[in-house]
Amino acid sequence: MIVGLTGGIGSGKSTIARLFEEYGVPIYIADERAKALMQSDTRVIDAIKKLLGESAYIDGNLNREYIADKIFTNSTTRNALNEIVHPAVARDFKQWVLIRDYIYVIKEAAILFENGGYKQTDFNILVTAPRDLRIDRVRKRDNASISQIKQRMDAQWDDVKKMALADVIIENIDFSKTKQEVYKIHQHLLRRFQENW
Ligand SMILES: Nc1ncnc2c1ncn2[C@@H]1O[C@H](COP(=O)(O)OP(=O)(O)OP(=O)(O)O)[C@@H](O)[C@H]1O
Repeated sequence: MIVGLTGGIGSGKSTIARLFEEYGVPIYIADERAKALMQSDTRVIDAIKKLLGESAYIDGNLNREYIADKIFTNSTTRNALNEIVHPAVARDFKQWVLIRDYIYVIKEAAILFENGGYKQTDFNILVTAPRDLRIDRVRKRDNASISQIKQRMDAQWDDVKKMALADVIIENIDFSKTKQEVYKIHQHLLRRFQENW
């Protein structure tokens, strides 16, 4: 069974994925795999160069700054890039999931609802936190400017829209409470999916 784990920038998805991992749940990190495929899958590379120009790569390496600048200022380009990368990630995930030997797996993705990825999952967890707290976390983590962070936030759906599609919401403010929530959800998922195992 496939569990989607999503949330806006700085909400704490990766932190929460690591908590599930401690219980032995296999985790697929879609954003990391997307970056890897953008670097290694020739079909993806060719399509990106066609969309963004040769400058998207420098000496065969992804030009992250150039790409970020293009996609966060133009939603049409962002959607076009997603349409290139999303099918490649979906194929990669299909291969990955085949050899996982556990009652359920987690697919962690920043944009699970925005790109329809949630239609392939059996259960969806949404991580939320107040906007100012998220900005503060990302500022500390990435040394990014507030305007850069806000630009990235505005490229994602707001929480209210995501809540409608989530099966459960983790409000990730107090870490010890989050840990308790993760334990409860994990137990729930084991019970719920055991019979399909
Ligand atoms: N409950 C918490 N209390 C304190 N710090 C936290 C908490 N949850 C996450 N953090 C910190 O906030 C930062 C952002 O968390 P994390 O990287 O897990 O978010 P994310 O949702 O995966 O973000 P992104 O979409 O940008 O990758 C990290 O530095 C993390 O250690």
